[in-house]
Amino acid sequence: MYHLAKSLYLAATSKEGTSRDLMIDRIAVTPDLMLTSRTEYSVILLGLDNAGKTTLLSQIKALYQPRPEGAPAPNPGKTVPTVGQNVATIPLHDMNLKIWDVGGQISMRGLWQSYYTSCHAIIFVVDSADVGQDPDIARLISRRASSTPGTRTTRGNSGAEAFTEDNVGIGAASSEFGRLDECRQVLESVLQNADVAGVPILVLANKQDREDCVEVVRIKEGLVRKVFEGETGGGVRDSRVLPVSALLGSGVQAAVEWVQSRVKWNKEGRPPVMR
Ligand SMILES: Nc1nc2c(ncn2[C@@H]2O[C@H](COP(=O)(O)OP(=O)(O)OP(=O)(O)O)[C@@H](O)[C@H]2O)c(=O)[nH]1
Ligand SMILES: [Mg+2]
Repeated sequence: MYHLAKSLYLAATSKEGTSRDLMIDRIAVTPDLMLTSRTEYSVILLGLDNAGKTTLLSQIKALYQPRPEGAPAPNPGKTVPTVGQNVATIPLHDMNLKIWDVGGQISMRGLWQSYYTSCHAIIFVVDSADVGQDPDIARLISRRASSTPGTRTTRGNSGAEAFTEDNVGIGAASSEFGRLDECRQVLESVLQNADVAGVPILVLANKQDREDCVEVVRIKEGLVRKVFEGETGGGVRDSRVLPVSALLGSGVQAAVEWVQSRVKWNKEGRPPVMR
C-alpha cells in the first residue's frame, strides 16, 4: 500500500513538472508575445487631407504585416477621409514600428500635437499632383506680393493667408500652385513645434504614378529645402525627401527603411519603449 501511494505521488508530481515546463516553453515562443515584447518606436503620418496617408498605411501593412496563407492582400486604394486616427504595428526584424495615421482635414489638425511628445519620427506626405507644375514657394510669395499690392489679407502666424474649410481642400477652386501654400504653412507649423525638436522627418512626394505629378526634385528644391532652411525650419534634425506611390507601393519599402535607420540613430534623444 505504501509503495502504491508513493509511486502514484511520484507520477503525479513528475507529470505536473513536465506540463509546467512545456507551458513555459510555449509561452516563450508564442509569436504574439515575441511581437509585443520588443523595442517599439512610434511614427506619425502627417500632411494635408487627400495627400495619401491612409493609403500609405494600408500599403505598409500589406507589405509588412503577416497575413494568413491564401488571404488576399488588402486593397490600399479604398479610403475615406480619416476622422480621428488609424494605427498599425509593423513588425520589422529589430523593432516594431507603431504607425499613427491621423486625419489631415483642417478640423483634425489641432489633434496632431497630442502625438508629438511620444513620436520618434514624422512622415509628412505631400500630394505631388496638387502643388502646381512649378512648386517653388519663392515664386508663390513673390506672385502674391505683386498681385495684391496694398491689399489686406487675413494672415496666419507665419505671414501666410489663413486657411479655412472654404478656401482650401480638394473641392476648392484650383490655382496655378494647387495646395502648395497650404502645404508649406502646415509643414512650417509642424517644424516650429518645440515638442518635435530633433525628431527625424521624412517628406514623401506621393502619387508619383500620376501623369500630372511633379518630380520629387522639384518638391525637394522648391518646397522642402526652402522651408527647412527658412526661419521657421525648426533647427537641426535628420530629414529626407523621397518619391513614392502609396497606391502602387513603389518607394514604400525605401521609406520604411529610412525611418527604421533614423529612429535608431536618434534613440539617445528619443528612447524607444519596450513592450
Ligand atoms: N494615383 C494615386 N492616388 C493616390 C495615391 N495615394 C493616395 N491616393 C488617392 O488619394 C485619395 C486620398 O487618399 P487617402 O489615403 O485617403 O488620403 P489621406 O491623406 O489619408 O486623407 P485624410 O484622411 O483626409 O487626411 C484616395 O482616392 C487615394 O486612392 C497614390 O500614390 N497615387
Ligand atoms: Mg486618411
